[in-house]
Amino acid sequence: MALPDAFIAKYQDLLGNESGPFFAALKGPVDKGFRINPLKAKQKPSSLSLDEPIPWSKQGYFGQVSGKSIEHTTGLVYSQEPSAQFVAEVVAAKPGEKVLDLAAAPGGKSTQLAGQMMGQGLLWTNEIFFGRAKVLSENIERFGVQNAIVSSADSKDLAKLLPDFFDRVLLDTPCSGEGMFRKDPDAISYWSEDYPRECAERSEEILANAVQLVKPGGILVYSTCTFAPEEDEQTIASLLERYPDFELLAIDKVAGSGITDGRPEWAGNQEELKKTARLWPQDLPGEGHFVAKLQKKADAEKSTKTVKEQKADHLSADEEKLLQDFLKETVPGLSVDLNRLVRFGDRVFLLPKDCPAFGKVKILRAGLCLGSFKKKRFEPDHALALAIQPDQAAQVFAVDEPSEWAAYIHGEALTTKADLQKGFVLMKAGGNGVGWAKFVNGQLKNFYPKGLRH
Ligand SMILES: C[S@@+](CC[C@H](N)C(=O)[O-])C[C@H]1O[C@@H](n2cnc3c(N)ncnc32)[C@H](O)[C@@H]1O
Repeated sequence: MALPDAFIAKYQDLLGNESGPFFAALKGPVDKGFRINPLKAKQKPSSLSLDEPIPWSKQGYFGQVSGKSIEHTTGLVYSQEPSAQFVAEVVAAKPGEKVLDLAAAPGGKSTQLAGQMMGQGLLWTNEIFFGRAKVLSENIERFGVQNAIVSSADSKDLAKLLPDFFDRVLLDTPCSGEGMFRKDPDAISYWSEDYPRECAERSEEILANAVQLVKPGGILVYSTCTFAPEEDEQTIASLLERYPDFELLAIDKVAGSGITDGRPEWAGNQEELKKTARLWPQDLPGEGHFVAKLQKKADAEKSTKTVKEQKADHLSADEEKLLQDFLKETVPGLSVDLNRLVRFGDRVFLLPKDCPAFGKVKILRAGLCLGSFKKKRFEPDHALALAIQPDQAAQVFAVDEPSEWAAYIHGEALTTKADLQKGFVLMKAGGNGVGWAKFVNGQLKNFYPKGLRH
């Protein structure tokens, strides 16, 4: 699709001599990338090359992943374009922290943050549109994340519920998407001369809520995938003016990577704006991005509201016994604090530690889904197969042989002479869990979810 004339004129004017290489890069090929999941037991993919690391992403590599591969299906890799991988590196979440990803679907940055946190602390990941939040929740599951709350809420409701709560907040804002023109030409059809200004106004509204969610001394990262100064430097200049409790922090641009400073000259000449980062396709192998990192002053005034802890649900004595027996027989290596369980219908979730109360916010996933009560038994959830390390399961069966892999992922039962006891078996491929089967009379009955079979 051809670039709009008004877009061409705008960037000729802004970029001057640089506009030639910029427009040439927009006609060039799209750079592909993926990340390795540090939460998985075995981290060496067998069908992907790790020869070309992405300089600005600790777990990132150039290359293309098939959505049907063992690596993708087991959550060992997440397919994500190279520039997008810089954003979570700037957030730099630490194990044990409370981290919020406010506009998170489909989950590229959230899964990267989960990898940084290594299962410790709380990752609250939110998407306003429910349908997109479901995709986010599936990606969190596939990645094997145990400490994430997945919600679908407006940012203003989260700001009311969790004021001054988070150590780090990421707003990867809905933007005009100019940086994705090459990857997703449909984005060009949404564009008009006024679109960046309209998107900037929406981002300012979301930011007004985001600033309330950061605790004093905490970090706010704002990112876009657009070149538009209205949504980038100008939005940050206006944020600094509106919220004097926030100051810009310098971003490490990774010497030699091609990542460059923000452009103060496009937003009132505040030198400070050089601390922000731009990723241009003419400067590096990736799409267009902008990132700003801010800190709320440690002495900023705090909300008087206290955030309550989410109450756990009590199980009946019979249910507790069913669950304990299940854990002992199926996942003896998993330690479960029975005081941190919540129920959503028949499903039982293990909450992250110190999880705040959900209030009226719509929750799709509340930590690790262990499984569900069925009449007189407890059945493991698919999420559990992806989140545990294979050596935590009592019984494991590898489906690496291509015909067995194809049969399992297609939903078929497998026949085996393996020495297995009657009960649930963790199926693994490439060294990582992929789903459950139930062993009965020499047959592995398939528990791979119907909606995921291929
Ligand atoms: C750039 S995308 C997020 C991409 C995601 N961070 C990732 O890495 O996979 C922005 C998201 O913001 C959501 N969004 C749209 N309007 C919003 C609003 N008013 N408040 C919060 N999020 C919104 C979009 O649905 C979209 O999923």
